[in-house]
Amino acid sequence: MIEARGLTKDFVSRKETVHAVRGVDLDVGRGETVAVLGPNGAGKTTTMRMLTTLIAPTAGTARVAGYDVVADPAQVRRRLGYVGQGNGAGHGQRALDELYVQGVTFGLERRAARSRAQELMAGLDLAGKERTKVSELSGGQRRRLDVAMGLMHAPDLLVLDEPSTGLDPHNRANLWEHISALRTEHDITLLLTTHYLDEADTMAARVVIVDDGRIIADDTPEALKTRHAGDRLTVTTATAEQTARLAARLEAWEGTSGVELTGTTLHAGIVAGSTRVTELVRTADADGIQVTDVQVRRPTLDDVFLALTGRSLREADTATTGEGAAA
Ligand SMILES: Nc1ncnc2c1ncn2[C@@H]1O[C@H](COP(=O)(O)OP(=O)(O)OP(=O)(O)O)[C@@H](O)[C@H]1O
Repeated sequence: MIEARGLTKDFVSRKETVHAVRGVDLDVGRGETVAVLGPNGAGKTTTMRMLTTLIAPTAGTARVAGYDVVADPAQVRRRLGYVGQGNGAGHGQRALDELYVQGVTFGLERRAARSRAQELMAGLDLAGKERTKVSELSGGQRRRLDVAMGLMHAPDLLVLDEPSTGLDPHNRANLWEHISALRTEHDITLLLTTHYLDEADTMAARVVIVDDGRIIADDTPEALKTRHAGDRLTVTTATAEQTARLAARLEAWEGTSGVELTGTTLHAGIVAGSTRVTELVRTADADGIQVTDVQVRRPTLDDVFLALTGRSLREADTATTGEGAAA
C-alpha cells in the first residue's frame, strides 16, 4: 500500500535549512495498522504530508496504492483519506451536510453520498447529530466527524495525524473503538502518528519510531521491547548496605544491565525478569539480605526510545518543542 524509498524533505529559508525528513524507507502492506511514534519535530507530519501529496519530497520516491505521489497525485488522493491535526470540517455547516459535500466532491452520486454519510455517522456514534452544526459538536464528536470525512470516499488507506491529541481518555478510547470497528469492516490500511505511547502499543500491530528525520526502529511493540529494552527490576532491602551487596551480586548475573542504586532501592534491566524473582530472593537469603519489596515491570515503548536514543520520549518532546532540526 505504501512504498517509500529515501524520502527526504528539506525546508530551505534564507535563515536556515531544516532537514525535516532524512531518507525514510517505509513499506506498509495492505490491511496493516502502523503507528509512527517520535518526539515533536521528528518529521512525522512532514512524512505524512509527502505521502498524502500535500507537499513534494526534496528527494526520494513514494508510491501509495501503486501510484507515485509526485507523478500521479490525483490517483493517490482518490485512494487515501487524510485526517490532519486540528479539525478539517467547516464549523458553520451541519455535520451530515459536511460529509455529504465531501462525498459529492469526491465524485459520489448524491444518493450514495447521503447514505454513506449516514452509515459513517452511525458507525462513529454520531447518529442523532446529523443536523447539528459542527461548531456545536463536542471535541470528541468533532474528531470522529473528521475521521468520517476521511472515510467518505471509501479509501483503501486512512492516514491519521495525531487523531486523539486533545481528547480526554474516555473520548480517546471511544474514538479508537470506532476506528477499530471501521478498520475491520472496511478492510482499510491505517497509518497514524501519535504522541500516546500506550495508544501505539495497543492499537498498532507495528510501530515505526522516528527521531530527527530518520526511522530508528520498526517492528511489533513486543519485539521492540524485547530487543531494545527488556524488563525493569526494582528491589528494596532493609538497609543501603544490603542493597549495595545485592547490587554487586546482580551485576555478576547473566541478563542484567544498568544496575543503579538509590538508598535502599536498586533498579536494573533484566531479561525475562519474572522468571528470576525466586532466584533473586534465594540469593538474598543466602547472603543475609532482607528483601522488603521486588517489582518486575515490562518495558514501555518509552523505555525502547530511551534505550535507542538516551532520551525519554517525554523529555525529548519538551526539549525539542518549537525548535528546528537545522544542520
Ligand atoms: N513548512 C515548514 N517550514 C519550515 N520548517 C518546517 C515546516 N514544517 C515543518 N518544519 C520543521 O520540520 C521539522 C519536522 O517537523 P514535523 O512537523 O514533521 O515534525 P513532527 O514529528 O510531526 O512533530 P509534531 O509531533 O510536533 O507534530 C521540525 O523541525 C519543523 O520545525
